[in-house]
Amino acid sequence: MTIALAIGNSRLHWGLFNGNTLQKIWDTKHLSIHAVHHLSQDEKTEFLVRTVIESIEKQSAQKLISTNPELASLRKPELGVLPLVLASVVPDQTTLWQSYPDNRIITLDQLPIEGLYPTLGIDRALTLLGAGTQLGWPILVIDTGTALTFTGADVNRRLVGGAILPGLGLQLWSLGEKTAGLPVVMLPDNLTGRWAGDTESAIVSGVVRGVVAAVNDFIEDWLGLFPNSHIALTGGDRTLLLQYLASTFPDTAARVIETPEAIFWGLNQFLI
Ligand SMILES: Nc1ncnc2c1ncn2[C@@H]1O[C@H](COP(=O)(O)OP(=O)(O)O)[C@@H](O)[C@H]1O
Ligand SMILES: CC(C)(COP(=O)(O)O)[C@@H](O)C(=O)NCCC(=O)O
Ligand SMILES: [K+]
Repeated sequence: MTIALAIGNSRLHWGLFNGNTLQKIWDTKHLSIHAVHHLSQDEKTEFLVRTVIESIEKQSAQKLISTNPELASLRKPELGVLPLVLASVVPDQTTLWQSYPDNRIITLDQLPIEGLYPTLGIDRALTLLGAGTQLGWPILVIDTGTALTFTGADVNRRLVGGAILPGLGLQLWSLGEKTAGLPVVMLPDNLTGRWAGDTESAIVSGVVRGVVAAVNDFIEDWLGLFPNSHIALTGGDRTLLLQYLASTFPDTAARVIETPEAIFWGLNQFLI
């Protein structure tokens, strides 16, 4: 078995593989760099190994462990640790995980995609590879994480390009944080009216309709270039975004496939 860890700017994304079969995915909070910086190398290693085991055990532990005897024996140190495949866009978290004993860190140069530029996020490249491998090429990936990204590749697995804007959560948070008069509002399940009559609804209308219009515009343009392309949607806000898109641009939404596992489909090619 192998544990895969994708570190985004908001959260840790975990995937547990048995052979090449992805058994489960889940998310947890970042580890506090502050809480571990005083630890010795050995203590750090032990802390990370324990973090992995506890993270797995919290995920419907009984079922996972009873169907995977290998996991039940993980706590016995002589049996070694679960190999970890890591992809991170957060350098201090990457540094911390280097203390994990059996780790493999995935970098852009290892990916079989043409035309990658050196500062491209490894998460964007891996979701592109994963979605393209699973759904077919050409492919457009939309990732609704901390940032909202568009990343597209053609039938030759060559990066065409993409775009980056603040994600829904970040837009709402920054409005609340950087103004005196605006609260931080939560995303509603359903999109409210465009011409809002109160502050909270006005923020939701502006942010959500702005993002939805941008997403629709990028998809329309992409389909003009690659009419038969698949369109994959991933990231923490994917389900809400797809609901909003469906209520405003139903034809566009019908083209979109929710792929929460996309980054792990990409990491599947790098298991230890
Ligand atoms: N339990 C949760 N904790 C934090 N964010 C969440 C949670 N559930 C959904 N989200 C949404 O996920 C978004 C972050 O997406 P995510 O894919 O986790 O980001 P990243 O890959 O950048 O770490 C936030 O904007 C937030 O709205
Ligand atoms: C764009 C990102 C911040 C997205 O990160 P995320 O929202 O998934 O945490 C990350 O992919 C990144 O740091 N990219 C480097 C710049 C680029 O991709 O061009
Ligand atoms: K992400």
